[in-house]
Amino acid sequence: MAGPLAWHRFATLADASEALAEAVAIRLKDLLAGQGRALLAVPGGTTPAGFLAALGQHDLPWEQVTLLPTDERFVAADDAASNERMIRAQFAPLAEGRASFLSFHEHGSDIEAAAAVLCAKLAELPQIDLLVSGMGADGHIASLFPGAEAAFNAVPDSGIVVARPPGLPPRLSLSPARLLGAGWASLLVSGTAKEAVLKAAPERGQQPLPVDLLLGSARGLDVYWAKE
Ligand SMILES: O=C1O[C@H](COP(=O)(O)O)[C@@H](O)[C@H](O)[C@H]1O
Repeated sequence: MAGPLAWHRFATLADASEALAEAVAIRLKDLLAGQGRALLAVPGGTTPAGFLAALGQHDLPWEQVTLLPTDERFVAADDAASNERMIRAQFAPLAEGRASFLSFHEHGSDIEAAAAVLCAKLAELPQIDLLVSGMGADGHIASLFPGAEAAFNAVPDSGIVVARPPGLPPRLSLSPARLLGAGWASLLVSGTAKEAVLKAAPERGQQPLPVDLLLGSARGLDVYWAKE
């Protein structure tokens, strides 16, 4: 059964980003007080830049926090398309070397081999504590794209999915099981088109989109939505 779905609605992406950064910082503070470390997954793409910048301004013992991307494009680390490149540019504690980062880059030039290396690294880590996901207008989350369900629902789950979206560089994505295993999950999106994708979930029936995994998560979901 799906857990509680909470909508937090804002006029601007800047407002939504500030509010989400505050919510994540509060949760990080509690986690660090209780377990001394925390694992935070953050999205790539264009939407999270303000959120990452705002989160980095919070006064926290960042050396106890490890970040990882929800997904990565299989490109060079300094490529303009790299999610890690964007995250490092926006999130000050990383640029300053205060927080740790699990990179999806530099695991060789063969994507399947790189996925195997990452799976092994993930297997050594605890479950993700906090997940901030993004979503594309087509309903993809991380790099789990509509139509590729056979690849990302593989059994047994290895934690990493290799995605080959048509016309785009291949990607490495956290698997549905990894994403849904997070202790707390949130989704940061803006615009009425993405809002419509979310609102239409109950009508999708037998043809769900990847984002429906989050919407139906037993642990619930906090949606941070901005009108523009
Ligand atoms: O390709 C990706 O797309 C989604 C959404 O990106 P946005 O630019 O529309 O915000 C993102 O969440 C994912 O991490 C990224 O690799």
